[in-house]
Amino acid sequence: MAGNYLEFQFIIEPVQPASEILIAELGYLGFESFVENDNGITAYIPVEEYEDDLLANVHILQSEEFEINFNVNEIERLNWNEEWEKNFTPIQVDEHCSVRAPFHPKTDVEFDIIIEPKMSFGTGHHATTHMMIQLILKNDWENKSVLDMGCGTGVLAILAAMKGATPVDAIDIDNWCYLNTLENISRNDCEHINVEEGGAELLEGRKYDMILANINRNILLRDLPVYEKCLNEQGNIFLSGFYKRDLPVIEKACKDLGLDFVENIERNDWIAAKFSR
Ligand SMILES: C[S@@+](CC[C@H](N)C(=O)[O-])C[C@H]1O[C@@H](n2cnc3c(N)ncnc32)[C@H](O)[C@@H]1O
Repeated sequence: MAGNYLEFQFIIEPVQPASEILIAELGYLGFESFVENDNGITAYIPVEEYEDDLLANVHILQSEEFEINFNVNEIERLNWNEEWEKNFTPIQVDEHCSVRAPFHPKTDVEFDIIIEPKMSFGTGHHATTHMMIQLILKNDWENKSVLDMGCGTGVLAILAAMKGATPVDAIDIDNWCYLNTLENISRNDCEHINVEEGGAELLEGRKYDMILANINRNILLRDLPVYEKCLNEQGNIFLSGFYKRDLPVIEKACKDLGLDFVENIERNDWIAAKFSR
């Protein structure tokens, strides 16, 4: 059943702050999506990424301060889409950009992005996507070459392209995201974005003015040296997918590679940060 997800329903007592800690720990271990509810959280991980003793590394499950129980089901990706269609509301980021589904009415903003995420990450609902959109809105992309690494739905690449970036490469390691980005670039008339499936191994010899990477702490720390090699002089790199407490380690990794911290945004304890050469 490759391609399916495991859906973990965690019942947590008391719900906060344990939910937040649990989401952070599961995020490090490769869980991809989280839905918070009154009783706890539901968390999703691809079946192929789950190993039997994975939850043994989740410290909060061993904590005596909280009572946490869970049950797990295997689900098909398509069920997620139905859930998403039921629950998805358009997102407005600042006054210039909205992210909506094809079935929502057109919005009257400068950048009206249409996304059908299915199982891919990147609707603008998550703090990290929201902040990356804010950083893109604040910067000049006209005629800049751009890499969107870990493109998910392609939302960041699409916005950069709408703001004049060219050429734009959007890369994701996940086949579903690759296919979903192809669909979304077509929906937004951004077919000139080049979409590829893979990871840092694809980047050998490439050069970009701007790099966007909203992935997670560990992958960023591992792949930053590869991204840095791809950055043109005076280029900028925008990173997210990590918590506020990890900003110092990300900042140090960038500094060691000759990248200076420019600014960061914070939302719900997550960070999006800009670095430049
Ligand atoms: C947090 S999502 C971000 C999606 C989108 N860019 C956004 O901002 O909403 C991270 C994405 O990175 C992809 N990913 C994970 N590891 C990766 C890697 N080593 N190289 C490229 N993409 C990766 C995942 O499949 C996922 O789509």
